[in-house]
Amino acid sequence: MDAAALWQRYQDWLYYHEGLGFYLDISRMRFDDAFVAALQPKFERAFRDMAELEKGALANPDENRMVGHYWLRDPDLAPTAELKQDIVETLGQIEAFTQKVHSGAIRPPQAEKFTDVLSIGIGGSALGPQFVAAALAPDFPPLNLHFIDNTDPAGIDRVLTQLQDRLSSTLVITISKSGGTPETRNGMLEVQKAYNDQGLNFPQYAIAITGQDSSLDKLAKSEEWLATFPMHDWVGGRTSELSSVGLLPAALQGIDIRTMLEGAKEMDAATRIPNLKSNPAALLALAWYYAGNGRGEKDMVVLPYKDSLLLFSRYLQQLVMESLGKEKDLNGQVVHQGIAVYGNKGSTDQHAYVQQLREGVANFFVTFIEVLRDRQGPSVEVEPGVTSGDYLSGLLQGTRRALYENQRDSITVTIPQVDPYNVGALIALYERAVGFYGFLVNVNAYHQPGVEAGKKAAASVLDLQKQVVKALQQSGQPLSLQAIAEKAGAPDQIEPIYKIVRHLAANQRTVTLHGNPAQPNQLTVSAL
Ligand SMILES: O=P(O)(O)OC[C@H]1O[C@H](O)[C@H](O)[C@@H](O)[C@@H]1O
Repeated sequence: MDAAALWQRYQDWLYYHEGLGFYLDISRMRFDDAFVAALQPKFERAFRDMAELEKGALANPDENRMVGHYWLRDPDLAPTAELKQDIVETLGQIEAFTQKVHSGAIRPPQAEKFTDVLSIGIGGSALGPQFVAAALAPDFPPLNLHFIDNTDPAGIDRVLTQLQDRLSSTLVITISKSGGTPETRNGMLEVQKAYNDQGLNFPQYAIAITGQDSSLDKLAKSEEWLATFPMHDWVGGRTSELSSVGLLPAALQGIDIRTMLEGAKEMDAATRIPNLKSNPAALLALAWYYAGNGRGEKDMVVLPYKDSLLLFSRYLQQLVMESLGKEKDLNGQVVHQGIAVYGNKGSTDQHAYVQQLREGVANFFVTFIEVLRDRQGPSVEVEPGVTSGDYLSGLLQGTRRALYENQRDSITVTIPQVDPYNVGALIALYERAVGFYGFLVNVNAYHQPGVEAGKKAAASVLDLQKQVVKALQQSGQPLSLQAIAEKAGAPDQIEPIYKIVRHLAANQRTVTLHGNPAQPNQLTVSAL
């Protein structure tokens, strides 16, 4: 295609939303009209399915749940008056609580005000708050936000060491929809111990965001924690950023959450329009479908050209991959669906992996996220007539063009600036695009059965560890791995047992290993 034809294609496919100042350009995806026409019936169905979902259909059939994250930003759409009231009241509670924390009306026993917030959660209970904090927190927020999002002891130590002098003014938010995620529980128990070690009464610093009657909810209530906020059954973890999960941490950092919700509401309205060319989420889903042949054959590389959007790709990784990465479709057929997502930020990536994108294996499509406003205030000139922002903009254009010239497709999402309104809109855009794509490829985008298998396997390793330690203690003498396996009643589990004892030995716990590590089968193990 020559420059004039490309320019025409750009104009033909450009989507612009006036209220949001938002542009979507899918002109550099090489689909043709026949492809669009062939997908039209699937889109008609997807528009209908999406409308049903918003009305409260059980869109998550195997978990028997409604999917209602859209109602959070437009409570009038909630299917019952009760749900609407619940949404409105929760938002009011978040704002009232935040205001009291900021004013010092709610304060720690030994300080005038809370200075820091420590958020403990994982997956959907961490990624949204992390993304939004990086994107929107003011330079000097009223409370500084920290995260524990893993069961890595060294990671936990790092956060607690950094906070040790301010623990007495740190508010701890434990976030878990299920209230039973082990990593989150571990983080909470470790933090609780740190408070106890400093003679601080943990419940006076602790908040829970969790599902009603979950074990976390019960714990928080029985120990009389400072507050609990609900996480509704009809909000999935990966679509929970605009529920209390994301709104409370954001509000505490001084981020304007009402405006975030407004931006999402505006994008929801735009993505509700049952017409492909007038609907940016449908256009995104079309582009994804084209790129990967409706089978995720190409990876989605997300490149925001703005430092504050660095964590967007990590946030999208869960939203897209956990929603779409499914073994079976809704008819029970094995389909192994999904789209892999990765990314970092431009132009930084240009000095890292863009070499491969331009010349190497062509197994991806790029999504450029462009932000029109460079910065607040004027820019210096780094060359006559040229600013740093001009460079950033030029590098984006140049990379887009260079990729296209090498038959690498790209989408460009353009927002006017990074602010609560536009971040809310971006979140809503991708939530809806994932929903559409899920309907197009006929998968349940709202469950995650595959995650459970890994959790069960981890639990069985911990059970085995208990048996191993018991066998060693009872024996009183060094044992071979095989002997341990037999005594532990797990003769076919020698490799997992080897890994368990090696880990215990490395941490000077319970066991010592004797022999040559290069020949694991010859090792003997004794109880310490
Ligand atoms: O919020 P929680 O119940 O603790 O869940 C945290 C995460 O756990 C699992 O891994 C799920 O697959 C995720 O979707 C979820 O976001």
